[in-house]
Amino acid sequence: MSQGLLALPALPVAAGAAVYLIYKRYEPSSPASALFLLCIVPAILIAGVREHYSSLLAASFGVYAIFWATLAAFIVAYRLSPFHPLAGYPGPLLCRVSKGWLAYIVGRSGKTHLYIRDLHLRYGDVVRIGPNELSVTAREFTEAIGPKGLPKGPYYETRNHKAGTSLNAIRDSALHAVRRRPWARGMNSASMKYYEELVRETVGDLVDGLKQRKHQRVDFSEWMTYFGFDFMGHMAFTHDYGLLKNGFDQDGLTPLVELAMRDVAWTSHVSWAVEYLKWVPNTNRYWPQIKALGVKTVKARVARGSTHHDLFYHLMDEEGHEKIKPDPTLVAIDGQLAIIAGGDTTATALSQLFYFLLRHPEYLERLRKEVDEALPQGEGLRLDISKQASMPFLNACINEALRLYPPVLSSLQRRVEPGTGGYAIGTHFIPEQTQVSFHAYTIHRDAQYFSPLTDTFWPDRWLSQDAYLLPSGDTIAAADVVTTREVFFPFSQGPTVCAGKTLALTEIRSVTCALLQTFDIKIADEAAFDAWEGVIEEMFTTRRSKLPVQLTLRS
Ligand code: HEM
Repeated sequence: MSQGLLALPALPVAAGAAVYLIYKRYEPSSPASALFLLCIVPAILIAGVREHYSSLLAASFGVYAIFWATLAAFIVAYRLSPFHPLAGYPGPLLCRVSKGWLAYIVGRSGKTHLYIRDLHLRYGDVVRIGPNELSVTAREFTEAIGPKGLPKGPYYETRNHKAGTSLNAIRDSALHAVRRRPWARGMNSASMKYYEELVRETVGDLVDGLKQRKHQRVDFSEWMTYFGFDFMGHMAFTHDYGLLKNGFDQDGLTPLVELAMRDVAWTSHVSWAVEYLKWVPNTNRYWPQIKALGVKTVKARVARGSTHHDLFYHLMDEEGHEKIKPDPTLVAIDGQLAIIAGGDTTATALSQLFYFLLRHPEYLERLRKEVDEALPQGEGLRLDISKQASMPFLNACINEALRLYPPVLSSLQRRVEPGTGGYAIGTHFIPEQTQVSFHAYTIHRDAQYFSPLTDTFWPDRWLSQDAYLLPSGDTIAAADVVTTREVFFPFSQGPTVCAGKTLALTEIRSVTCALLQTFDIKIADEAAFDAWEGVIEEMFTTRRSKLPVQLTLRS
């Protein structure tokens, strides 16, 4: 074989290897660097080997195929090799090769929560779910999402906007602390007083809407969505989406949120790809529409003004606490975050709670008894919010629904940043550039943290008692009941804990009490209830199906 023929594969192989090393060392992610390294470099090589091929087309095909195959082979070989820093952690082959596999699972079925749980059952407390990502259920890891924990990982990059980053997507901890300040004021106890009024009013709208549909079949899940979004509209922007009053979603807000969340869910696993997806027709198109809606709502709020101290008032710092005035575009982004983060999650929590209560009428009756005793009927709806917060069985039922189906089912991702020297935790040392993720669905269903009846709706586990009556009729001692509150995080934990946690719990308690005071609720379609859990999809938030019920007024 002549020297020239030897050069034929050697050149693109060497170039592929060199480009691989550049990616590994410097992680360039811009489209310009990709264009240069992946397209222009091999194009230059074509000139060197052209004479050995019958045509320019054949030379181009040969060089690109060898170059990219070499690059791919190096990537895969290293990720699977014993030299990879995460080689000691178990995990399925496809996960170790590419994060694209999880993106595929989300996009295809939305069953990430089930998949991750299954992996932990097979492999243990720490599982490699991506080339550079570990999913953890080991208790010591909760420190990583605590106050001195790790910053957020690239999973959140998809929520960046051209104009800036939403609070939830800020990865820099110092910047996050600054942006969180107006939220803290917007959620303090003085602000909460006003929101509590709004909760009462919106609960009133919900009850009125449902009263008009008594004896009809209604989709409980859909009405909870109406409640969630209507409340957030009032609370964030003094804006009325009118879902409860109209009894339908005339602006198509809820399907738009669902489609946008689906886009976000799968792309978050391959966030580097978002830059490129812009050029692929029919992908990632709903998120920009959501952004536009946020901007429109803010513009309307500015034009309208408001005498109320809604969330917008605090985010815009209308009281003048900050030296630098907030950027209205960022406020629009955060307002839109609040609508989704607060509307959809609360609706999911309420739907799950009533799903379980209706499936377990014994708990429904027990809860109704507690509600009736604590909040006697007589003067219309008595929504005593402070009393609700101390109703033990109500709060036990809410916790139990949030445990089994946290509305954010998966993927709280953190990262050990380059230059930090790694992160030592318990018996583990996590190398730099590793993502660590927490999947609430999996952790909440780990028998070492919640037992007995780990997969069963059993609210009693949240009550403090000397002995516990099991649904089977047996009694067990308190020492045999494990309820590990430290790993219960439906609202996340630490500095990026849900900004609306207290408000969300207020909403959930108030809706529950009001509905139980007003209605007898019955399952209207057993088959839909049977299918409910199987249809749940993880889309960062939860995609739900229908929950048909029939309501009659209590005598
Ligand atoms: C049951 C209802 C809710 C649940 C289960 C829930 C859950 C969560 C979770 C798990 C996070 C962390 C997400 C992450 O780090 O990726 C979060 C963040 C957030 N939530 Fe909620 N949420 C609920 C209701 C609300 C409400 C009513 C609001 C608004 C008033 C709200 C506003 C936010 C905001 C602004 C963040 C971002 C916080 C930050 O990054 O600093 N949430 N929520």
